[in-house]
Amino acid sequence: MITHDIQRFSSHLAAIYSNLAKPVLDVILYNYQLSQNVGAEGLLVLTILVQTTAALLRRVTPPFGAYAATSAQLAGALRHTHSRLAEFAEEIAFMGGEETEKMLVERDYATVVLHERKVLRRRWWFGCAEEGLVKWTWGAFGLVLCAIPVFFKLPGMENVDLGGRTEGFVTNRRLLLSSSDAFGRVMYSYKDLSELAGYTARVSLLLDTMEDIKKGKFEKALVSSASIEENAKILQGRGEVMFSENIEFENVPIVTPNGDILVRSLSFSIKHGQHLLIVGPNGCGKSSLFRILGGLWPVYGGIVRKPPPSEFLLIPQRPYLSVGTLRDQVIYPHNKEDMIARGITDEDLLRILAVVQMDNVVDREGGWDVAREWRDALSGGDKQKIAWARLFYHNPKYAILDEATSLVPPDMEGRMMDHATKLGITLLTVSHRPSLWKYHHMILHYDGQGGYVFTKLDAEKRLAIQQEKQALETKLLDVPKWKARLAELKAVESGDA
Ligand SMILES: Nc1ncnc2c1ncn2[C@@H]1O[C@H](COP(=O)(O)OP(=O)(O)OP(=O)(O)O)[C@@H](O)[C@H]1O
Repeated sequence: MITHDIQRFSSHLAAIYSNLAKPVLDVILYNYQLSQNVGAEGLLVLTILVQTTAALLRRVTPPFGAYAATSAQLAGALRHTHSRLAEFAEEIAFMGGEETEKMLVERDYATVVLHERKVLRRRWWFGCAEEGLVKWTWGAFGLVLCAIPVFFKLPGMENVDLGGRTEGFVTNRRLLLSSSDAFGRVMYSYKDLSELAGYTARVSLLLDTMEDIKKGKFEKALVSSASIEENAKILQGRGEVMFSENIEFENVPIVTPNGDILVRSLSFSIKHGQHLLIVGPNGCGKSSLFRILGGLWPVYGGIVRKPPPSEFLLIPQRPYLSVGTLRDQVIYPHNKEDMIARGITDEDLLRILAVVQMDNVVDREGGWDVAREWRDALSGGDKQKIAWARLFYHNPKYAILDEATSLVPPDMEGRMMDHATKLGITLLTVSHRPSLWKYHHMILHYDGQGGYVFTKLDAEKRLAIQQEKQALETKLLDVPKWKARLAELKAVESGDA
């Protein structure tokens, strides 16, 4: 929207010259010229000349239609890159992919700019030729031809007074037409001016907001819960963030950007090597905890001790796949040079892909250097496996797994979890799958009402409890049937009596 507004503002501003200044000048010049009365003899010669030169001009006209199609295609690709950036902004920010994304956007932008420059250069030369021909050459010819009877006595032109009058009539008529056309354009430009005022207001609001952000003054439209006195107090506060090997939250509120308080005060700590499982109902703030860990959301109170964001890697349910080659997907946000600098080869990458049973994808897709829209080329499960391969490539201290195995089969899930723990990656997992419990030492259980329980996770005990609970729930489903049957039996019994 912002880019669209700026584009419309710029094009309207640029059109001001042709819509306003030029017609005004034309009106003045034509009106002046009208008073001069120049001749228009040799109209036929002029027509032939106009037709011939117009045909010539058409032959040398660059293919502007094809240029426009290419422009639209390139601009569409740039918009697409922007929209995927907006869609996956959180994942990209988490993985520190800003530089890679900037490079991709700049590459698409540079392609658009180069093409537009080429078109504009050709348009400029063509415009000069066209204007020169139409306005000045044809105009000059007209004047020269009109001047002939003034200097030479042409056969059949005895009545100089009549010729002079005809000349005056034709010229006056053309000048009058041009003058009225220019005046009309001045009138139309009023509409453009008011539209420009609207776009100027939008762009100026944007500039003011950016200036406010630079100064750290940022007011956000908060939801109703933010106006409650206690919530407002939390929102005004600021917590501390300290770097540490382990992760520790001390009385930290979890607050959404809208000002909704999901958890009033969260305290827990895990050491590097202690795997944490996070569970709770939808929308209770499980992923929001990761946003605070990744530095995407501010800390409104308490103390957060955590490693720097570079030591985390996030695998969301829908992993982000960038624009680029197959290799780029595995090493994102690194590029090939970074990979070589780390001493990793394509063979190493193949071994990593073999862990997630995706090594066949290299041959299937035509090699490491094949670039595709991987979002469409890979299935949901394959995307998750690629994201896990990315985790094994980067081998960070902490992995944030947000429903990261929801689309892969259980045996693959086990393989991936085993490999991650073998590499010494500490897992922070959000998942509803009981099969993942056994990989974790601690559990953070949100109740969905702003409360939580943080405790050791005894997977076996928890599994046994869950199985007993499920068995009881199944039995309870049969209770109405048993009750109905009992009532039937009682009725039969009383009938017999
Ligand atoms: N960028 C945001 N701006 C405003 N509110 C947000 C934003 N991101 C999340 N929220 C809100 O914060 C709340 C918690 O979101 P979160 O993603 O942490 O839920 P969750 O516990 O992970 O749920 P789920 O299990 O469905 O993924 C939700 O009500 C959501 O609407």
